[in-house]
Amino acid sequence: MPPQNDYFFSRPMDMGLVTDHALQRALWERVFSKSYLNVDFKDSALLLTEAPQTPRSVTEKTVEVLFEEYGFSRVCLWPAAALVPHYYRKKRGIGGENPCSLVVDCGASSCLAVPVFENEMVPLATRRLDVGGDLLTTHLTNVLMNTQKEKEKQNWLRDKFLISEHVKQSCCFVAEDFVGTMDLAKRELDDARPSISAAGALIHASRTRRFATHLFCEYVLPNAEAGREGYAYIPGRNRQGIPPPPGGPLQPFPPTFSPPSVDSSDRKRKRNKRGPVRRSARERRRRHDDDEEDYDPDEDGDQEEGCGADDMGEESPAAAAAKWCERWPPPDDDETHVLRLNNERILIPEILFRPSDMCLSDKDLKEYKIGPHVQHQWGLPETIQRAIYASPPELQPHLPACILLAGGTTKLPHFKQRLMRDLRPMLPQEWLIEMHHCSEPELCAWRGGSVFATSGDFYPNSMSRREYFEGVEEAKRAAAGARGRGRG
Ligand SMILES: Nc1ncnc2c1ncn2[C@@H]1O[C@H](COP(=O)(O)OP(=O)(O)OP(=O)(O)O)[C@@H](O)[C@H]1O
Repeated sequence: MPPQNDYFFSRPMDMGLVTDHALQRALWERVFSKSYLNVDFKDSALLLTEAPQTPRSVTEKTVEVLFEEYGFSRVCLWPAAALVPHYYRKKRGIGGENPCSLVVDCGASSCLAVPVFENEMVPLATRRLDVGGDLLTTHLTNVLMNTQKEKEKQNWLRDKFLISEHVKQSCCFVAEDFVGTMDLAKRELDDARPSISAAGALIHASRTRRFATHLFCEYVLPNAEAGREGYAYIPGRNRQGIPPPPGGPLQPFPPTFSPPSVDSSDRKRKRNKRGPVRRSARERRRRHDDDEEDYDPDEDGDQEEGCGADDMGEESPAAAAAKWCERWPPPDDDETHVLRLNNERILIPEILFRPSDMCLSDKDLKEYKIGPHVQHQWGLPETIQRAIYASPPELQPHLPACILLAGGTTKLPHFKQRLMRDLRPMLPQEWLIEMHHCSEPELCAWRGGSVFATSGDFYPNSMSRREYFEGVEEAKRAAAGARGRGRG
């Protein structure tokens, strides 16, 4: 869905718990309806995910609605994180003989570190960081509202969560070395200073400086009249007539991205060197079938192939470049339609690693709908470390050997590398750390669920309609007996 300015959305859940029952019910009605899944409730079993340590009363209420209002024949409520190993282990053959895995699920509302032993969560060892993709997006919106001085741009961003989501997904990335990257950006700015004073004019100076850092990028806001989506744009390259990164502006791109060569002979030479079997980054993303190799979002920067003839048929690179430029033209001089980002690109994802760096006022906390504790939490690497040390000692060394990443927020480029870099010194040197990622981490739990639902484990862990109603009758009889005894 293009992030046009009139769309809005809301979620029925927060932190994995249903907060808007009416909306949740409306969603179920639609999904189960004839026009979607056309569910025959009497003959259907349902696997529904829930957050770890969901209060019992919430689970019971959900089961009641599913049996009494919809009439499913069988229902199983299972934590989403416990489904992730089913996908990685059974479909991807990851983990080998090691019965332990540590699922790191970074979604919209939070990040969870969940130790799993033989496909079951280790009780009481789950740790949660109350920072998720939604908080990053809200914070990005706020930061941009402050950095983009023009009133018109601020109006654009206000209440347009989807646009900020898109800005985050197309421009932000995790810095592998945060301090080093910030230092470099500062040095680049300092180096640009002499040319600024030479240029004289203030406006020219500020522009020159903006382009000076390798972090600088522009986001062209969507244009409903022209029917154009918003897109990220790296100036300098595009101003030389070089098109945006492969896969279009929807793909995040790291700053190491290098422009494609327009010399076709050079391109052919490079392609031959790499060999014909290597697939393009775009094609790899499209292929999310079972034998898919470990996905690394940083490969999105594989400019040479992604923008090459693989994607463009037999077109010449120059023609392909022209096509890209036509679809995602360089921003014109109309500054009101361009957001300018600099170190925000790394500052926002950095919150996952150092929530305490986010300086929020009481007003911000209210607006973000979060408590003050969020700023005083440990970062994601410490959250993982604490989950490991909260597990039984005999499992601890085996958990980091199979860390499984899930959830859309892990798609931020360089996420895996940074997590690895931070986690390594926190655990004993002799412990092996292996992290696995896939191309669509937001679908891991769903895919694991499809494996689980068709396995022999599903039936023993689910409840049938008959069992439910027998339980209800028994509870009623027990309650009536207790009342009778009370009167007697
Ligand atoms: N390419 C991307 N780069 C950065 N963030 C992304 C990307 N794609 C998706 N996200 C973020 O991932 C989040 C959604 O992930 P996911 O679908 O796993 O969450 P969820 O399961 O709905 O949430 P929760 O786990 O809190 O219930 C959103 O915040 C979204 O902005």
